[in-house]
Amino acid sequence: MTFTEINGVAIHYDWRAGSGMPVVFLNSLGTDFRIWDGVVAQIGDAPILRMDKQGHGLSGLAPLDMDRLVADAAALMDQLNIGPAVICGVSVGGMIAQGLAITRPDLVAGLVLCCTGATIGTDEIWNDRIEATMTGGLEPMGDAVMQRWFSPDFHAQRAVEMAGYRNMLVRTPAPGYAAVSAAIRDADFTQGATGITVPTICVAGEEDNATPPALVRTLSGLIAGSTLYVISAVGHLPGVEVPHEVAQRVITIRTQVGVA
Ligand SMILES: O=C(O)CC1=CCC(=O)O1
Repeated sequence: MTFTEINGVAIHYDWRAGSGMPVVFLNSLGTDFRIWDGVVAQIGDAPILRMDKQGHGLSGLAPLDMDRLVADAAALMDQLNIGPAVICGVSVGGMIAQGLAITRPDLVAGLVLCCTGATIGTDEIWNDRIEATMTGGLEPMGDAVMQRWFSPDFHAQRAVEMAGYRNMLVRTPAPGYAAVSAAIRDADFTQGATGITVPTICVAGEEDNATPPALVRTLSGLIAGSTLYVISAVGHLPGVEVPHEVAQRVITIRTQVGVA
C-alpha cells in the first residue's frame, strides 16, 4: 500500500510503472480504486496511476470542494512527475478529469469521460442524499444505489460481485460520502467544458440510472471534437460491467495522442 500527504491529508494511491503515455483513473462516489482492476488488466503495459479521493478508500478527509478534489489529483501527478497523461474518470471522477483539463491542461493529453456530466443531479437530490447519509449512514441506501450502478443483467447474473460492490459502498465513511456529494452538487463545468480541446471520448451506459446517456450526450456536445460512445445493457460503472469496453476507449485515446 502506498500513501502520500497532500495538503495535510493522507492520500492512498497505486502507481504501476510501464511504457508510453501514463493513464490516470479517477473514481466515482462511494467507490475506491479497485473498481479499475478489470480495466487495468486489459491495457497492456501502460504506466497507471489510481488514487482514492478524499473520504474514500484508505484516504483521509479534510474540508473539500470540487476545486480541492481537482487540486489533489494534480498534486499527486506533480509529486510523481506524471503528465501529460490520458485521464479516465467515471462519474465524479469524470468531473475531476474535466477540472484537470480546464485548470491544468499541461497534465492532460486526452480524456475518457465515463458516465458523467458537466453537472450531475440537482441541489434537492444531493441535499436529500447528504441528510440521509449523515443521519442513517450508507447501509439503508445500499440497494437503491445498486439499482443506479448496475444493469438488470448484472443484477441477475453477477449477484455475488454486486454484493461485494455493495459492501464497498456501505463501508465508505459517511462524512466522506457526504462531503463529495456536496462537491458534486456545487460543481458546474458547463462553461469550462467548452474550453477543452484534447481528444475526448464520452462513454455512456444505456441502463445508467445515475447519469443517463442524455446527460453524457450533452457533455459531449460541449467538448468540441469529442465522440460519444454508448454501451448497451450497461449501468453507471462500465469499467466494472464491461472492462474491455473502457480499456478499448483508453487505448484509442492513447493511440490518438500518439505515444501509446
Ligand atoms: O448516484 C450514484 O450513486 C452514482 C454517482 C453519482 C455521482 C457519482 O460519482 O456516482
